Amino acid sequence: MPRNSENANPTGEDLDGGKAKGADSRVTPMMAQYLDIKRGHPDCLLFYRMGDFYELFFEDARKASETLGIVLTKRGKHLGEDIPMCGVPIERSDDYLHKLIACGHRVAVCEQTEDPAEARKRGGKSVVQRAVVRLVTPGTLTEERLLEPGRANLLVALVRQRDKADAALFGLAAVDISTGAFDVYVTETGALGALLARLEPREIVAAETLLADSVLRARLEEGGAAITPLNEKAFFGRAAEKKLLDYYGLGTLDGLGPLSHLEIDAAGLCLAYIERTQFASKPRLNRPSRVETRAAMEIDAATRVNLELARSQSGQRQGTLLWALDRTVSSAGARTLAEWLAAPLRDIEKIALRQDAAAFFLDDPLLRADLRRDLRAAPDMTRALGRLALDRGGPRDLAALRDGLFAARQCGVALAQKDPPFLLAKAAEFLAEIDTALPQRLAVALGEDLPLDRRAGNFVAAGYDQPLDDARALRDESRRVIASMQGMYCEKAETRALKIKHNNFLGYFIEVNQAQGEKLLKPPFNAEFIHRQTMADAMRFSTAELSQLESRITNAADEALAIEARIFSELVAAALGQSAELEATAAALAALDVLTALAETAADAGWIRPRVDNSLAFQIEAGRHPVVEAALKARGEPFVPNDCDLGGALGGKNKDSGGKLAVITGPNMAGKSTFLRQNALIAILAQIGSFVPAKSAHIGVVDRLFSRVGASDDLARGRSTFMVEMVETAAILNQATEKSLVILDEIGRGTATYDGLSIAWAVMEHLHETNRSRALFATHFHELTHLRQKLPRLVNLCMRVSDWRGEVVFLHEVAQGAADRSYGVQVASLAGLPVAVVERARQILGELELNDLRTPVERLVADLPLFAPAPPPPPAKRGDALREALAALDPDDMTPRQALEALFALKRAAES
Ligand SMILES: Nc1ncnc2c1ncn2[C@@H]1O[C@H](COP(=O)(O)OP(=O)(O)OP(=O)(O)O)[C@@H](O)[C@H]1O
Repeated sequence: MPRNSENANPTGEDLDGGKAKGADSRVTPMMAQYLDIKRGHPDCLLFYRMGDFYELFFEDARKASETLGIVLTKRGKHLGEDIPMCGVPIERSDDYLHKLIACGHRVAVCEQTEDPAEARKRGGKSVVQRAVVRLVTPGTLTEERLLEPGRANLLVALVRQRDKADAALFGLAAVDISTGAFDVYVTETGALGALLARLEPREIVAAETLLADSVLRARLEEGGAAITPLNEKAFFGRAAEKKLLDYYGLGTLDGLGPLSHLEIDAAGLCLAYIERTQFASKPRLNRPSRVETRAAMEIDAATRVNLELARSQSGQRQGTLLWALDRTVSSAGARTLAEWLAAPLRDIEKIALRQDAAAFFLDDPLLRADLRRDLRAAPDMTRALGRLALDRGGPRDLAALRDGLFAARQCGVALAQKDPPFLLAKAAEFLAEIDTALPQRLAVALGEDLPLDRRAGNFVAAGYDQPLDDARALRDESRRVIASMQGMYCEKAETRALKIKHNNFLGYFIEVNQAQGEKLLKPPFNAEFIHRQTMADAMRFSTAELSQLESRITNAADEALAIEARIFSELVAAALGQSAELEATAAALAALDVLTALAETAADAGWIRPRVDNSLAFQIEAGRHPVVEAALKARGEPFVPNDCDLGGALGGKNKDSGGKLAVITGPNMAGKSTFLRQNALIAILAQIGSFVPAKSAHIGVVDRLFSRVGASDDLARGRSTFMVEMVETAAILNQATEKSLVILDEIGRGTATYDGLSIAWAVMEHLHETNRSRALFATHFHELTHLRQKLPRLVNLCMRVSDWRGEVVFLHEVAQGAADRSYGVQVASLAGLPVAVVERARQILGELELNDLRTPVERLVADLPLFAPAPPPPPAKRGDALREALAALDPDDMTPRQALEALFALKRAAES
């Protein structure tokens, strides 16, 4: 617990303006300093350093005490009012920072920049100099305790091409200052959401003017990142170029490879923000590298949530695909796996290289186990290096480099002895040739039981540096040193009755009896022994050597600390001198961790290597859902594997080309959603280079993956169930291509039956005729299965169930054909609906079936002109009433209900 008010004045400064003297309206020099500094950082909580505490005052104190649950006290007066105050101890400040940042605050850390003793020399009322040395924001964290080990901590800077407001292009720079990763992207408006969903930034900075676009801002806020507006004038164009040149000490940008203006602007903005938050500290950043967004399978935010790739619907890691897949043994490996999973590849050669590597490890369990043991011992080198570069590192970070480098070399040697495939051969060659000079130097220099903070000292090994050993000997063994000196002086004074003693007045001194003292006053002794005091029965002397020893002992601890600080700096400089190699080593180790982990998962869970090519195949034999399977296994229940074939022929506008559209019917709880999702997950796994849960799989590369579930409310954004469903469905129909994979789960159920059915129907036609994507469509509208007669690439699948004495039994098997009935009433009875209600429902169902409500639908299928299902809209005529009504709407200004009403009004107008 932070202590409360009585601590408040460790620096001896005048905090409370002489309250006893009734000088309430006086602003003390310290308060004036505080207010001055605070004025520069109005959007941050100010951590104001006072001795061993960071103090917060006024509104900051209120907010912090509320968020942190610490005591709010008051201290002194400002303009006649009590000053609210709370404080956090330095040694626990990371924990408090973590909580504040997690709750959306930004913190300005204000340190004492001079020794309080210096300030006191200027007079009693002097204020210790202070300055803000760092802003702590979600996107600029580096401390181990503030970071999630298995997740990148990205800061994203966003710029928009200024001349095109409609079809704008965005430049985006993503930096992780804890690892030095620095990537730049260019993306269109339509793909921005998917890119942000992939990167999951912790913080997004953008120009104030850009953030004034409320639609864009809302989209940026969707991912939960902190949004930081910047006054942009200084950062674009030539200013951005200059930022980059200065940061990397370059004369020309050619050294960074071809970067577009948008990329340069985004990178420049990012650097400007880093400077603004890090002040004098300069993080070690890789040079910005361009990432082709089209190189990755595009997966938008809704699909990621729906498929629970890295985060479950409730925000947890457990129960996600990443959770089921992740067998990595290092934090860097876990981060890399998360990055791979967030961006499955589209390049079949790159996919094959990863598959080759995983297959190689699958075939050699012994090598795999050896490497995994070494990898487990390899600490997080990248983040350690990041902290050292920012001067925030400690001895344990140096040890991380030492252990990481040794482990890396060991892995390289072990791997090089085998005959690994290309990707691994390159890594093995690099790792086996790591220069061990640095880790050896670190091994000799660093002791055991290293402190986190270098200021604690005692981390340099004994024997590494003679002056340090001497200083420590003096500090720790002063008694032994004095005892040996005493022996020496006994010999010199030719007496055994000589003692070295200590008091506060004289410090260390030599004491002899009167007779011996008389002797020492005379030559030759008096050349060395200097008389200090004569007592009743003793005389006291000092020597030049003893005085020196005296000050050396007093200073020994300081000296030892100073020497250790120098050695630390030397070691850090040596490490930073090799930062590029260290970074490459860490990246190679992380990739090795992921590839061995993929093999481990494949071995554990019985996964197979999929065939991935550029066709439009999608043939899964006996596929499984990795997460549901794991959950069932834990309960001792089997998972029923299922086949899926959505393959088709590529061919643009060719009438028969395109993937299959499978319509899946079957009762609730029969396993439709599981089947849909497992096929999407298998495609993702295949494209990250992983093996997949199936007996065999052949997949043509998927360019975009869409997954939607009907009827999921998004109350936070004030949109109704149906609205969300339609907005998301619209995105799919506008974006899905022949190479996409579309998963739709019960689209259309959020509205009245016939509206829903009609929409689902039209969506299917559009998917089949226009998008031609491989698609899975689960529905309770059995009527849709009749479309099979008209849509040649549509296949009907159903979930098999059996009826046992009137009770439904789920077999979880996917069969060809349409479900004969929906079993809704039986499922309701399983769920415990009162018997009377179930019986009544059975009765009503019987009557409805007698009236055969399906007949009109079947007639409709036969009548509708289905081969022109999605005719291009006719060009609007001038004065078109519908168009005018549409133009008059302002969606930004409508509640969901008004939007719905408007939609229905439009529909009525269109029909009349
Ligand atoms: N292939 C399978 N093998 C074994 N159990 C399965 C399988 N598929 C699903 N299940 C079990 O059935 C449960 C329900 O599955 P799922 O949610 O996929 O059904 P659904 O048909 O989509 O239901 P609803 O229409 O109500 O959403 C799962 O939680 C799982 O326990």
